[in-house]
Amino acid sequence: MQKAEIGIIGGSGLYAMPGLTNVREESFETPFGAPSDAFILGDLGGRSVAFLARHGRGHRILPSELNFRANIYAMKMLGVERILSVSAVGSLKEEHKPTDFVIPDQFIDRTFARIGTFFGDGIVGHVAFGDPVCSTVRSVFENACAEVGVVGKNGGTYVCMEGPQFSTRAESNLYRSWGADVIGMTNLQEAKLAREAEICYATLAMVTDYDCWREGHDDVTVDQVVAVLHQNADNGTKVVKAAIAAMPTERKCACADALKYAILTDKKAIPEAAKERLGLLLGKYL
Ligand SMILES: CSC[C@H]1O[C@H](OP(=O)(O)O)[C@H](O)[C@@H]1O
Ligand SMILES: Nc1ncnc2[nH]cnc12
Repeated sequence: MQKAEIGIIGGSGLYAMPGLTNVREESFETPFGAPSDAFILGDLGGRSVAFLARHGRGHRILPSELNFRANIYAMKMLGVERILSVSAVGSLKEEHKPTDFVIPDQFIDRTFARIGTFFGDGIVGHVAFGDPVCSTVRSVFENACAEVGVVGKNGGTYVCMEGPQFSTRAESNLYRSWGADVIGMTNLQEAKLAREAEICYATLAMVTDYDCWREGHDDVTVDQVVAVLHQNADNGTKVVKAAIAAMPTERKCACADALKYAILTDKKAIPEAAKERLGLLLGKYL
């Protein structure tokens, strides 16, 4: 299998990564099933990268239908150490305007129909998640936004909702009362699974709308989101490229050892099937 150092997950509006050289396509299965699409491997800014269209090329997969485990495990199989996620989000604060970028550092979970762990079926593990986003990758994104000349705010809380319908006004106002910054449908399970896979993860959240809370403004529609995304695709791509070129080669963050104290199950009690399924994650600890 081909290897890649940095993974990119492209969300709504980002189904390819322009500028890749030495491009190859890889399709493969994981112990958790098939990823959203083939991976597009190549070189960018002098680094080897693997691009995955989160919803598949042609946008065919609902947020609730995403096989998050397969997507993140596949990144691990490719040797990816850092994932740069790009996502469309609604703004929950006046100050986050459509076309701004936010780099969230916290999540609130409003999902209820998803699998968000590699553990289970005979093996129990609990990773720390107080700081769910890699601070190194966040800073790299922040600096890349400055370099490209776009607003990129480092920090903020991302509400992850189930969807696919957008929020009711009561929900949107509730999240605002909690002080949350942006809302989307995809990032939390990716962050959880990346942490369990000891992969650094951060999101460049592209604000596309004001959801439905803002008086005197139309409620969010897909048309609106897509129109802003088209405007933003260029900037998003430039930021990702700048971030990749500036990414430190060595990892000094805690993400790389997230499983060190996480596994509770007695080694002797872990079923062979679990060892096989999670070999790539657990190998160094068993
Ligand atoms: C197209 S609006 C709703 C859709 O957009 C976001 O997707 P992604 O995070 O993959 O960019 C949001 O999470 C919803 O899935
Ligand atoms: N308002 C919104 N709610 C949920 N996901 C979104 N993605 C883009 N805008 C969104």
